[in-house]
Amino acid sequence: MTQLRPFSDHRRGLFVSIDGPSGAGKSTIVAHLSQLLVAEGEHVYTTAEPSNGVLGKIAREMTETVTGAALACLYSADRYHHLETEIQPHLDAGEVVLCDRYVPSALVMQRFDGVDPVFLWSLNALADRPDLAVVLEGAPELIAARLAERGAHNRFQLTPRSSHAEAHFYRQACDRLIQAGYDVLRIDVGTGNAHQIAVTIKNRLMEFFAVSNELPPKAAAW
Ligand SMILES: Nc1ncnc2c1ncn2[C@@H]1O[C@H](COP(=O)(O)OP(=O)(O)O)[C@@H](O)[C@H]1O
Ligand SMILES: Cc1cn([C@H]2C[C@H](O)[C@@H](COP(=O)(O)OP(=O)(O)O)O2)c(=O)[nH]c1=O
Repeated sequence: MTQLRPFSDHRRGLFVSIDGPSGAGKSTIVAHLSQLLVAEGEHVYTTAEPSNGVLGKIAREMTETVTGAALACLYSADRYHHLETEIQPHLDAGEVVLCDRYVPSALVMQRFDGVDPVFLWSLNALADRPDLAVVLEGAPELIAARLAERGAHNRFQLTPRSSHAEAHFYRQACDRLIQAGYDVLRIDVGTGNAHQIAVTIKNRLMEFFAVSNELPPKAAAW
């Protein structure tokens, strides 16, 4: 997998983020992935951003009225607090943390308000890099149809051709994340159902567990 691994110490668990356009299937896939990992004997903690904490609630509530850089600050404030109070403690306990939306969403969604991507990156640059950042992709027409069927959750998702804009912003965000050392796994959601996509992600993660469970080389005899 990647050479850069902030949580490479096996005792610290594994941090996996899942992002992608609204309606791509993030929440559905996270639920399947969690079940698959639990069946493998892993301890899994699922969470999402905006978080359920006080700052996450404010960011969600304010999305209809606060815009631009101010809203970007609210989401990133929630992210840093979420890391400190929820994500890091679960990683320290050795669990697999699955986070539905993380930094990639910030690099995409706040661009609907025209926020400069360089500013967005600096706001989020201190957030822990996940061990694996999954980014779901797919034909915007397919994702728009799913979103329409499910229903929009906020003004971003009501923007005309929002799925097309998200696809474009995600491509740029992925380039930035890879440049910053993120291990990005891009998956086309048109290639299978939610279960099959979760299996693809699980297989990638099992490679990590296989490597990290290898015994260290024997210490040289003195
Ligand atoms: N791989 C898939 N194939 C077909 N439909 C899917 C798939 N993944 C999710 N869905 C459906 O698409 C809709 C949006 O899924 P959801 O998980 O809410 O997306 P997100 O969390 O990315 O906004 C739901 O109705 C869900 O049942
Ligand atoms: C994490 C994050 C989310 N958001 C937005 C994107 C979503 O529209 C909203 C979360 O809504 P939610 O209903 O949880 O997402 P989804 O539509 O994917 O099921 O928060 C941001 O604008 N910036 C961020 O940094």
